Amino acid sequence: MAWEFRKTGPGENVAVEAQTDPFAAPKWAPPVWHMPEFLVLAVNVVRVLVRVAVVLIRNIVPVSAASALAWLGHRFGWQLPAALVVLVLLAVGAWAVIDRPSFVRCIGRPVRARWRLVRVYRRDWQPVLTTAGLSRTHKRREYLPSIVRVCCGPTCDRVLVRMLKGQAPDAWEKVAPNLAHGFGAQLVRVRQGTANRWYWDAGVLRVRQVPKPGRIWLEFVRKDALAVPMPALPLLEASEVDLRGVVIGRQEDGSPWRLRLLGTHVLIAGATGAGKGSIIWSTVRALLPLILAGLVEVWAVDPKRMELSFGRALFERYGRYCDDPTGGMVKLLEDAATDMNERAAEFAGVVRSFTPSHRHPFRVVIVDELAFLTAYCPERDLRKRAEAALAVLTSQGRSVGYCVIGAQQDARKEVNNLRNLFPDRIALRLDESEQVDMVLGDGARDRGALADQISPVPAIGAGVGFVRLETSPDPIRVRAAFVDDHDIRHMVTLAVPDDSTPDAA
Ligand SMILES: Nc1ncnc2c1ncn2[C@@H]1O[C@H](COP(=O)(O)OP(=O)(O)OP(=O)(O)O)[C@@H](O)[C@H]1O
Repeated sequence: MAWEFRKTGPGENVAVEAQTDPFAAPKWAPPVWHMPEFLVLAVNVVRVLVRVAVVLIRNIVPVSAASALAWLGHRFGWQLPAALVVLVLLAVGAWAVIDRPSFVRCIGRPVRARWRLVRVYRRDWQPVLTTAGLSRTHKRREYLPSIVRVCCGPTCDRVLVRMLKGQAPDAWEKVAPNLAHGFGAQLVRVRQGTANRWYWDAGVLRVRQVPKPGRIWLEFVRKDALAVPMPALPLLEASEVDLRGVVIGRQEDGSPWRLRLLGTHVLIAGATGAGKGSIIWSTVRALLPLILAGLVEVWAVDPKRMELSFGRALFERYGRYCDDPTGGMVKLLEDAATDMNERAAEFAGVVRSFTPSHRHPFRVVIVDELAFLTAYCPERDLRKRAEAALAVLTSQGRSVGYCVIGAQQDARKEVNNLRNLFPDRIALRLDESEQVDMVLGDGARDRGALADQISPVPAIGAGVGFVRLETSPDPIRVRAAFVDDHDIRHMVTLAVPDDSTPDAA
């Protein structure tokens, strides 16, 4: 066997002397050093030993268990380790039956993560990344980003990746579809990478995730966690409702979707049939206990006379309702703005953070179709007045207990130039991809907010959308609970038992 060591860099070649033809052009080839065989052998032995040690350390638990069983079998015969294995399996089975959530958390998910690391991600890593253009070759050597960790959730895998030096997350965002196809996922989202930071808190060792440059999380969505509609959420006690986050649906990871109302305004954008109504009604439902307690009022502006008219009796009893296109709706907004100014004058220098009370209830102004008031209304004067009132409410109302929830079908600027006055925005199904960034802010679509790809089939996609939370630039996929006509009637009957309108029957 010939052992040789070649230098292969450009400029390191040498002329090959052995030429039979004296007139032939000189031939160039890499210089070759012949190495002693024992040295090559020693290097390879050390390499193998290091690899074996790494594998043993990485799999320390199964390796230790297998070694202990082997030693017991050798010392006392095979019956003892066999009995131990059966006992452990029985104990694990009992754990799985008795406390499934903790079993899934401690055993199921880590085992599944390990399995998917080996069978899916490590196996296909090199070919998929090379095809997607995420590896680099330098001096004939291929450099690949490496997998740090894999975590499995119920519907998606998260893979923590150490990028190549000089790579940035947007290089991965651009090839997200390639990665999804390559690893058999429905879609891939790229998130800021994190690292664990351990710290002492009152004598307890805690861990928190801190952003880590050079790393990214790849979220491989295996199946749509929000594909099944969610029924209306149960009504809570008034003391359980938190205006800093009322629960109106669920997030993709299965946790509750909390919509902040206190100290903000919310814009809901979605094409027709996208499910704006379910967000509005889930919010009203979540607020109902506080509405009945007199601590929250809903003022409803209903240009379409469809969605909110179901709850007319409720709004009229505990707040206000208007669907008058000839000026009534604008008057309602102006009244809200006037009251808000009076509150601001009363609170000035006295109240710093708003707490709802019977005298000053938290007021939620819901406008079902903003564009009707700001763009489509035929009377210019009314449009201007509506815009002015909305601008006052959204720019100054947050700190004095006002929250405007506006819904609109069209996200374009010409239709609603007050968009930026709504700090919290929800993008439901949108007709065009450009509208996603208009609603959620620049780069939201690249970061995975594919609102234009939400299914138009109501059972699958209605009420599904993307939100951006204050704490992170990454959009979160959510679905609102579906409050159907029956639920609305039930809410109205609860709130207005003596109501005799046909809807309340
Ligand atoms: N969260 C949801 N889960 C399941 N289905 C829903 C949900 N929200 C709405 N739907 C279904 O989608 C249909 C359309 O919803 P909705 O009327 O709320 O849409 P919209 O965005 O308000 O439309 P438009 O702008 O035309 O009024 C509803 O009739 C209902 O069947």
